[in-house]
Amino acid sequence: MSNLGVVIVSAGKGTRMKTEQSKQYIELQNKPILVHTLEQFHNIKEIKHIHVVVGSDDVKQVESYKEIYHLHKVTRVIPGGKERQDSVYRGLLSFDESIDWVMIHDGVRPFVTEDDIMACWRKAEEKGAAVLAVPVKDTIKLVNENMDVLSTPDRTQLWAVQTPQVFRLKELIKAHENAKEQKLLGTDDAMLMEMVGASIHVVPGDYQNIKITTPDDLEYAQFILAKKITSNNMDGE
Ligand SMILES: Nc1ccn([C@@H]2O[C@H](COP(=O)(O)OP(=O)(O)OP(=O)(O)O)[C@@H](O)[C@H]2O)c(=O)n1
Ligand SMILES: C[C@](O)(CO)[C@H](O)COP(=O)(O)O
Repeated sequence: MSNLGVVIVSAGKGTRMKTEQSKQYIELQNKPILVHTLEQFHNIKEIKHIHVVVGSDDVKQVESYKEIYHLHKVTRVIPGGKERQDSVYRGLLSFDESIDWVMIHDGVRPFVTEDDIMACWRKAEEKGAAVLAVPVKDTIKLVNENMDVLSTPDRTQLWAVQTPQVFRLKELIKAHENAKEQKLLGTDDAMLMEMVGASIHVVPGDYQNIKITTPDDLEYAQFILAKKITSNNMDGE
C-alpha cells in the first residue's frame, strides 16, 4: 500500500461533555480515551506515521504517552487550532513530501476497528477519497428557525459520516486552503473536498464507531469497551 500519514485530531475542549478535564483525557479502563484511539492505529502494521494534534498546553503530556503506552509510531505531537478544521490543517502541514495519502481521525472515536481503517484506506486508493459512514436509522426532518418542518429527505440516501476519512495529502491541503480563502468552516474534511468538486466514496462502517461527545456517550463507551474485553477474553480461552 502507498505511503500514508495518520492525523489524530485531539485539540478540542469537549464543551458538550461538561467535564472539567477535556474528554479525550477521561480514562476508560485506566487509559485515556485518546490512548485507546491511538492504539487502534498503532496496532496496524502498514501504518508507520501517526501525528497527534492536541491543545497547546497538553503537548508535553501527550508526548509522555509515547513511552508510557509504547506508542513509538506517534512521531509528532502538534499544537492545534481554534476549530477542528484549524487543527486538521496543522496536522496536514506536519508531513513531508514522502507522504502521499492522509487519514484523518477524531481522537474521541476509540472504537474504530482495524478492518474499517484498512477498508477506508483501500477504497481511497481505488476511488481517490473515502469516508466511513453508517446508514441513518431515524427519519430526518429539515426544520426552520420557528421549528416548522420544511421537508423530509429520502432516508435511503442519508448516511451519518464518521472518521477515518482518507484523501491525497496535496489535494486535502488545497481544499483546506480554498476553505480558508472563502472563510468556510466545514464540520468534516470531506465537506471541504466536496467544495472543490472532488468525489468522495462512502465505506459502510460500524454504529459502534461513536464520537464520544456528551455524557451519555461516555456510559455507552464504557459498555462497548467492557463487551470487547469480555469477547477478547473468551477468544483467548
Ligand atoms: N479546535 C479543535 C476542536 C476539535 N478538535 C477535535 O476534533 C474531534 C471532534 O470534535 P468534537 O467532538 O466536537 O470535540 P470538541 O471540540 O472537543 O467538543 P465540543 O464541540 O463539545 O467542545 C475531537 O477529537 C476534538 O478533540 C480539534 O482537534 N481541535
Ligand atoms: C468529523 C466528524 O466526526 C464526522 O462525523 C464530525 O463532523 C465532527 O463534528 P464536531 O462538531 O467537530 O464534533
